[in-house]
Amino acid sequence: MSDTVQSTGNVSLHTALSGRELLDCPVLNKGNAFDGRERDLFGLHGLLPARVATLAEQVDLARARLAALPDNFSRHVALREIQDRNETLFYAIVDQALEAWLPVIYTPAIGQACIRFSHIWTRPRGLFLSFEDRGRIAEILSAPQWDNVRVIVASDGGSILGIGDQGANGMGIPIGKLSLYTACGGLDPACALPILLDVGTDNTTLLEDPEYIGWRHRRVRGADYDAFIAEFVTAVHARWPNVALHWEDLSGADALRILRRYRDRMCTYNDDIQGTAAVTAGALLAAIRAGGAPLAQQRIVVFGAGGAGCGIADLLVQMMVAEGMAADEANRRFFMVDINGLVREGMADVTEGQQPFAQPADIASGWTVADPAHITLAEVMENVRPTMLIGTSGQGGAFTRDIVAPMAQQSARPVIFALSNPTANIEAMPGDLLEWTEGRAIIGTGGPFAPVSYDGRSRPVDQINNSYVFPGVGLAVVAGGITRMTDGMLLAAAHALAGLSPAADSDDPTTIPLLPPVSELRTVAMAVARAVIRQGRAEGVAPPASDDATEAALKAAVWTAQYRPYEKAVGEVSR
Ligand SMILES: O=C([O-])CC(=O)C(=O)O
Ligand SMILES: [Mg+2]
Repeated sequence: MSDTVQSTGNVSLHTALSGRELLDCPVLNKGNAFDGRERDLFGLHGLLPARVATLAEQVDLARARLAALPDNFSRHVALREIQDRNETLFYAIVDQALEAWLPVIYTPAIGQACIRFSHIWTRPRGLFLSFEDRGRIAEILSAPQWDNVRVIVASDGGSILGIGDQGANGMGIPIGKLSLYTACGGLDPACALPILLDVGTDNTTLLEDPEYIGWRHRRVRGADYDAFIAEFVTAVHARWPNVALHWEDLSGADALRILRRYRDRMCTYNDDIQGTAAVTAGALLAAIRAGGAPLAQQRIVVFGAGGAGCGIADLLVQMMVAEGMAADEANRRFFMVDINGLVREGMADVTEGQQPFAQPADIASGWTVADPAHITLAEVMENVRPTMLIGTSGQGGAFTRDIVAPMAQQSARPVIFALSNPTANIEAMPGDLLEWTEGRAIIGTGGPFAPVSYDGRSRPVDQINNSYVFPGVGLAVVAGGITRMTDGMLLAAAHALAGLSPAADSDDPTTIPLLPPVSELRTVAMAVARAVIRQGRAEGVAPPASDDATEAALKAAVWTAQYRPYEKAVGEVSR
């Protein structure tokens, strides 16, 4: 399918496939929308019913069927089946109502889809690379059908959303994230490759499930794990030197180690660490414009000091430093709370990512605490009185009234971002957070929530989700030739996002969202891509180009869900 890459716009598309093979190729299949000319050309007569349908008719029919299903999990399964059959139709459906379909193809329905993935899996999509494939990863990647890959999302299923180790069932996430690269960032689906690195699982429910699709083995760790990852990364880089390799939902320590090891060698990026950080930074900038404390006055408690929590703190520190604060002073503004309580110097088990934010050992000498060896979130909240509270813990209900209420006594507009997904894992429900802060908190969540009513007024709940960042990053890689993802580029993405905030110019920011609506994610991806490419050029990690040329490249890179006319491929083709 080397020719599908040139498929954007209305130009015809050349393919060597015909008959059943063409119908079985989801990026090319049009179902009963192949017209008479194409049915002649590709030997489709007899395989399809007589009437030629339009894409619009197919969309209407599919939407009616989806509407009749009982819940979003069933709709997720049905939509994935459509995607595996006909990608153009899948994206045409999603395009019609992005805001309505995102919670179905992605968070939160995707959480259930991962838990039940072994039971809903029907057709191959992407690659499962198991630990037992070591020694032949390069050979597997060499298949001609992967010639055009530009963006890979890879996971080892180690820490899926807030629901932990899902082993090979975690494949739902690379598939879902890549669907968003296309739905929000216009990535040609022929260039997307989801990969599940199956290194086993420690999830006993899965190990005992006779239907489990993965490698039935305890999770491989340590040097063997690192060697497997090294073989994979080396093979990816050799096969596609310009690919974007996006890591997703690895467990915290693996995530940071892998990112640090490879980020200066190729264009690789960890969405939980860097995507979450960039969207949080963008939303914080917007919250400051909406009445939150200025950056220089922020004191920030992060509950859940894994990859995402530390990534957020890292990027916010860089933002503070860029605004003139000394790095040490900026680090001290963060209070990281984890299973061992407040992270302090000298504690055992302080991770590499937490190290810069460890508070002095004697920070609590003047506080009243029950156990000086384990300072709880409640004690930190009571004594620090932060301006901002961020939840990346995966612990549903961890933010109680007692934890949150002291913030409102200190700040006019406390900022609370409860980012854990899916819904059952959120640290507090948005309505409760508003209630406990007398309606003054600026609230964000990781997944979608309907507006909540407080004091007779409807208040939007912002979704501070990575989907505001990574689709634009992918677009930047494809259109701008980015070769590395630097922190400067992530900060540029955050500023671009804040620049689109509806709260910026509002007289009453309490009822205005911080971020643009999900329905505008395509515009957001464009703005993020533009900013990332511009910053990449300034840092020498994207080739020089005029702004006009970049704009033209961005427009040309965007794939849209429409049927192109097909012609028979002549000459050398890969399939
Ligand atoms: O996928 C999402 O909605 C956000 C995310 O990366 C995670 O929770 O791991
Ligand atoms: Mg994730």
